[in-house]
Amino acid sequence: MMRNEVQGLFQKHGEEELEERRTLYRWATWKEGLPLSVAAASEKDLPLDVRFHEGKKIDFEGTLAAGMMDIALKRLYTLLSSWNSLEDFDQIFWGSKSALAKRVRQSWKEDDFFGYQFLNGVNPTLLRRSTSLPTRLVIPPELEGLQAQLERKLQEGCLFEADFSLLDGIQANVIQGERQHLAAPLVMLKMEPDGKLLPMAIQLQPPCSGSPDPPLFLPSDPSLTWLLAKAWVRNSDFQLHELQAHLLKTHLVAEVFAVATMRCLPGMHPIFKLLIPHLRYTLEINTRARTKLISDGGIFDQVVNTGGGGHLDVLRKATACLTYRSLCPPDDLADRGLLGIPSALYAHDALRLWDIISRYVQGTVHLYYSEDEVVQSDPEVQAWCQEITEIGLCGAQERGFPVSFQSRAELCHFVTMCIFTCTAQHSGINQGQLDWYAWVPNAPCTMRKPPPTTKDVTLEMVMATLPNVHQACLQMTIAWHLGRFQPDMVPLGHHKEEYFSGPGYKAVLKRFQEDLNTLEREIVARNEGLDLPYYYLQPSRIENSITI
Ligand SMILES: CC/C=C\C/C=C\C/C=C\C/C=C\C/C=C\CCCC(=O)O
Ligand SMILES: [Fe+2]
Repeated sequence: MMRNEVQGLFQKHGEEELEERRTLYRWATWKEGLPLSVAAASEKDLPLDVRFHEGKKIDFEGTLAAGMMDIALKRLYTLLSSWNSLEDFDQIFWGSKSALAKRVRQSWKEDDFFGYQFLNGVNPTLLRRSTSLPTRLVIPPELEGLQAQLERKLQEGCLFEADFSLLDGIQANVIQGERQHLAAPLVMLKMEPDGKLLPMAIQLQPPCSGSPDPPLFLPSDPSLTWLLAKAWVRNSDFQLHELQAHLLKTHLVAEVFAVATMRCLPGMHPIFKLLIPHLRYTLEINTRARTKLISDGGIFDQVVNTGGGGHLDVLRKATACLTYRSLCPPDDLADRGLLGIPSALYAHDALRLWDIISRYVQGTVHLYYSEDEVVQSDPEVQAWCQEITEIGLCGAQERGFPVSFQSRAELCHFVTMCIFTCTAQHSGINQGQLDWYAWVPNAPCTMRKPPPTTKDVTLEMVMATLPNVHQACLQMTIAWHLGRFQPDMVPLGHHKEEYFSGPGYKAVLKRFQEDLNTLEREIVARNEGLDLPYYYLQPSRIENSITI
């Protein structure tokens, strides 16, 4: 056959393949205002190609069943004893847990430990360096000293903030007839010369016209008052971590990449071959999340204070402000003022991984696209881009996502973002659940009393606010289920399937694996010298796709 006859055959094959895939992988609106998802009422509706393999399914369902047994035992055990001091959480703090989780139990009350979590904990995505004093921060006249201190830190460039305003106005859950409560805190922090981040003040609610100004809680307050204020912040962080940073910004956007890839790119397309290993199991885990976790009567409704519909409103608000820049660490960290901070370990490792992935993507893309013009005239990759931004992400071009690629560089940047999100970012956000969520007072899944409005706080109030035994047990079980090491995990860049032929790609992949090994050694060596190791972005621990 002549060369263009062969090409014609390939093209026809590709078109038929896509026609079939478009019937197998259809878009659905699960809830208005969220990114679109794959059409499937349960995992059983998914094409076999993307289902969990038997081993993964047995492990997933088996550990959940084992977790439920633990909960039953813990509840039985605590029936016989009291539940009125913080140490009583020890009664359920048994079973599988990590060394760092034990350290959290020891150190959770310390201010530097509280501050550390904004840089290198389970949710390193919220902290920003302040560029002015936040407008919502109302400082009462008697705290002039604090005002001056904040202004001095601001001038020195070492004032930081964590603002949970997204939670303002969200309806709290009602669990078994009992109303739960939510706050929308603002935390102001300062960075010490040794890199420690210390809280200076906490405002639990934004000011509201017609009401007295909300109090500012301070490290100098009575210790239980300050502890309760910090617990409220940790509860708010739990919400934004799980809903915005975890579900939306990794799981749900990865699903959009997966569905668009199946619908727009034929199997012989180089971008299909490059991405497909990073999309394994994502459709099934997300379908399970929609039927068991954020569903009517799911885990959020059962034990989380945003459950009962508020969690969907948080997801909606977060979707409405999701930007392309926020998914790309070089931009995101620059926007948040977090570049060049030696104690910002997530930031450091995320940038290294971005570079490594970016080099791998560029190496591969340049094998198939000899110049920008080839990208511009590839209708499949252009349709893929448009499908992600306009359809899957529901018109995200307003928030900086591209609707077409004009150059190889634009294509590489976007594909790097896809792979980074499905691998490094998810690992950074997911694994910490095991360490930081097992000691429940460090990150309470719900709050059963309203936030304090005065500084009179008793131990009874603290215990009546924190999760009850059942809620705490379920949090521990789910955190372990989702955060533990996955037995069938494939590390980043180590999939066995070979999609590409030819020596060009082999060399690029080898270089990728070498770069990852180098980073692995750097992180291991760094961690040896640290009081608290940061290992969520250690390449050997990063999964090749979102599978949990
Ligand atoms: C302590 C953790 C509590 C809630 C976790 C919150 C958000 C996790 C976000 C994404 C996890 C994605 C998928 C998990 C899917 C199913 C888990 C539900 C377990 C079950 O089948 O009963
Ligand atoms: Fe996850």
